[in-house]
Amino acid sequence: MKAERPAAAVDTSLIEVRDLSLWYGEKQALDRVSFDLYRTGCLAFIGPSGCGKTTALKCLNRMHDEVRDVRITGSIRLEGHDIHARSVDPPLLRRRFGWVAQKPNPFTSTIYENVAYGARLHGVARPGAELDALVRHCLEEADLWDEVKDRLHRMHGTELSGGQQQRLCIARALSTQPDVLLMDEPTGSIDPISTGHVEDLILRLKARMAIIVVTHAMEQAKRVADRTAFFHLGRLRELGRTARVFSNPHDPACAAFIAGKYG
Ligand SMILES: Nc1ncnc2c1ncn2[C@@H]1O[C@H](COP(=O)(O)OP(=O)(O)OP(=O)(O)O)[C@@H](O)[C@H]1O
Repeated sequence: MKAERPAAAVDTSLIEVRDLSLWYGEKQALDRVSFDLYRTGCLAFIGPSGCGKTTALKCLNRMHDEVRDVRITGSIRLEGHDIHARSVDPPLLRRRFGWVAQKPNPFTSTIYENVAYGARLHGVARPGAELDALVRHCLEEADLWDEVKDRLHRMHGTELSGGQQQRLCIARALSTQPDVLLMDEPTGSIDPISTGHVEDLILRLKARMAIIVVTHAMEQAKRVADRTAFFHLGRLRELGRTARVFSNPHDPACAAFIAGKYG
């Protein structure tokens, strides 16, 4: 795979993934994957079902730690430090990542508590005015504040509409003030209007943080991602600026996938 530099010279790497391989028992799911994640901007992971996109995403915040029979080789460096080093505290590492799943999964607690919980747990804000301000800020960033500000303490997150729930989950993901937002098909189970809302959020947030979005929607990758990575059978076969990957893919499997020849 040919490396390709980003357009903006100011981009610097926050994370460097090198020769990352992963096995679930006997089954190899990632095969020598390498890529850089810059401090800002959006990187899309595309590729056919089962090619390793979610697995690669989960490696970054060590979500496989608790999964039995998982073996990982290669390296992942965050600001130059090996995330698997003994000195790394996994909960502290995970705080630097926000996770947004395909299906909105708010806690069965109030809207306020959904956002406040992680911030309180990690000591990001002191209970009281500081926490209130953080909750408001996160809900504003997720473009949900105006819709919920009058019922923060009396409505459960699970009572919101699907699209609102997903924005609540984004607010929750932002509450620990992460450097990276990991989004695993974040619009895969919400309606088109809510999808537009979430895409607008990605466009806004990526100006100040790194975002990886796993998506099956090619048009979505084109709309939100600065760079796109194509996975196939556990290998990262192509990575480059989104416009170039879609207009002039170098890898034959990537070209066939984008042309809709398989999926
Ligand atoms: N916990 C697990 N145990 C065993 N095999 C797994 C596990 N999770 C994923 N796999 C397998 O690893 C491979 C990669 O899966 P992964 O979910 O990363 O792919 P994906 O590209 O995200 O797929 P999709 O687009 O369908 O979500 C698949 O063959 C999958 O069946």
